[in-house]
Amino acid sequence: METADEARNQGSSVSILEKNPRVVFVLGGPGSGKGTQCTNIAKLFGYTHLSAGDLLRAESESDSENGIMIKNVMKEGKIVPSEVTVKLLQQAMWKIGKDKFLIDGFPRNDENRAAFENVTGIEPAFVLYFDCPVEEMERRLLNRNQAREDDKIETIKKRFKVFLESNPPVISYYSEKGKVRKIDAARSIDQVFESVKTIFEAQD
Ligand SMILES: Nc1ncnc2c1ncn2[C@@H]1O[C@H](COP(=O)(O)OP(=O)(O)OP(=O)(O)O)[C@@H](O)[C@H]1O
Ligand SMILES: Nc1ccn([C@H]2C[C@H](O)[C@@H](COP(=O)(O)O)O2)c(=O)n1
Ligand SMILES: [Mg+2]
Repeated sequence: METADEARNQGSSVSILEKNPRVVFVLGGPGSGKGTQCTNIAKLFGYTHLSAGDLLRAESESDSENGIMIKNVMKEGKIVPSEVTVKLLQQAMWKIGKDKFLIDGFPRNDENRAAFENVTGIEPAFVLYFDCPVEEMERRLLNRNQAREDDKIETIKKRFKVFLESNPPVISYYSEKGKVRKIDAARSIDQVFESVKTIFEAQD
């Protein structure tokens, strides 16, 4: 995986990152409402919404050499190696060429976080963290009806376990930097969005 400096020297496709885009990481457990809220934030505040999970799903359906690996990792509720995910995010940011991104479902663990920083040199402006009890997230996922392979109860349980193990180090890291904006996500979609708006109005 090339670093930002190596990429610059090779005139590589990451040149958009030299513009130092504003990045907000959007975290929270499976079903906490990240995607739902990102759609609203993108509309109201002019951000481009990039979901790491959606990029990985699209890649797994393509002819990519990583397709089968990604499908297997997702089925097991595990986390795809960072180099794959960071490359997809980097490519998407370059192709879209905008300067304000919501990155949904990333970084999932400390390895994701370090790889993104190392490769892009980008620090998030802040981290939005949707805090929601597991029981509520499970109810939402079981009712989601988007035919997602990983919304089966066996995989949901595995995703919760991975989330509970991998998310705390990421939140601790950004908390120490004063960058975490934690939101009670167990409320209605509209109530959660009211809190989200307050945060973006104060930050933008
Ligand atoms: N505050 C809420 N109250 C009730 N239902 C919600 C709320 N937010 C989202 N939902 C519903 O819960 C389901 C999961 O929401 P969403 O897809 O936004 O979660 P997510 O955090 O992106 O999950 P994943 O990590 O699995 O992608 C959807 O069906 C959505 O309509
Ligand atoms: N940084 C990421 C984000 C997602 N994945 C994989 C594993 C997840 O269970 C799946 C779905 O993501 P979601 O749509 O729920 O955000 O995608 C990953 O490996 N690394
Ligand atoms: Mg989502």
